[in-house]
Amino acid sequence: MRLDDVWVRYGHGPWVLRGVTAGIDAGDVVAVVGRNGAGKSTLLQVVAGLLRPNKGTVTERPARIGYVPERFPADQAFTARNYLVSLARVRGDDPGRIAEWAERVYFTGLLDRPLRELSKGSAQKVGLIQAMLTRPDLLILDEPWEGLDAQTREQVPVIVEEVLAAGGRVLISDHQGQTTDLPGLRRWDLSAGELREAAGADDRWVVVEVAVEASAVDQAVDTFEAAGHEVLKIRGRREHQP
Ligand SMILES: Nc1ncnc2c1ncn2[C@@H]1O[C@H](COP(=O)(O)OP(=O)(O)OP(=O)(O)O)[C@@H](O)[C@H]1O
Repeated sequence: MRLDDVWVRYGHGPWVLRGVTAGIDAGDVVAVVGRNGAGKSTLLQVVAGLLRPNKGTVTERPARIGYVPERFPADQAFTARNYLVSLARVRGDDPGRIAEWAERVYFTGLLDRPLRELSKGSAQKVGLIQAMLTRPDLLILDEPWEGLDAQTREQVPVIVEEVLAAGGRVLISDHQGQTTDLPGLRRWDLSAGELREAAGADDRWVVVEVAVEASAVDQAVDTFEAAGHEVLKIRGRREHQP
């Protein structure tokens, strides 16, 4: 999906997003990093289709979006189970998967509690369960490292991999830069409403071809490695000629 020159502000307030242009492709995991108030949640809501930009366009939004807000709106009379069952019915999800997901995120014992009695982290789990009942094409996680307990945080990379394996994509907001080691990870830095893509792991490395006299190969390899470079391959020079 693509965002082109997206501008957002609340009422007549200052611009929160200023000309954001970016894309998320199938197989991508994008972490949006920026300080508190940088506009991360606003950007996630635009991507989710919950907030319409004042200017600019959002195109090719995937059909099925799972959105897990940082603060799940838990001030409701339902128990978690009743809420999830009702939501599943309205959306045509399989309510049978609620128990399975509750177990995966260590929520089974809290299913029959009223939503309003849940802590922030437990309420965020209700958000995660509803987002995953039918595997989303785009999973959006707002600050998952903040509210969720350590056990459930360990499930996040597993869930991300499942979404990717099914051809999906994932967008995560993360004010402390804790999102690491996820497959296909890209990072967007959001500052003063402007978005910049940080250089990814692949962009940090280049391959330099060097011809070395055969008699000096061992010495050259030692020299390169001692300088912290990685020697990828050694081959005859003729292989290189057209
Ligand atoms: N509904 C709203 N009405 C008015 N201003 C808002 C609203 N939501 C967010 N803002 C303002 O927009 C700016 C960006 O907020 P946003 O929540 O998108 O940032 P964030 O990077 O997600 O911050 P945090 O890490 O604290 O959640 C802030 O100045 C915030 O006060």
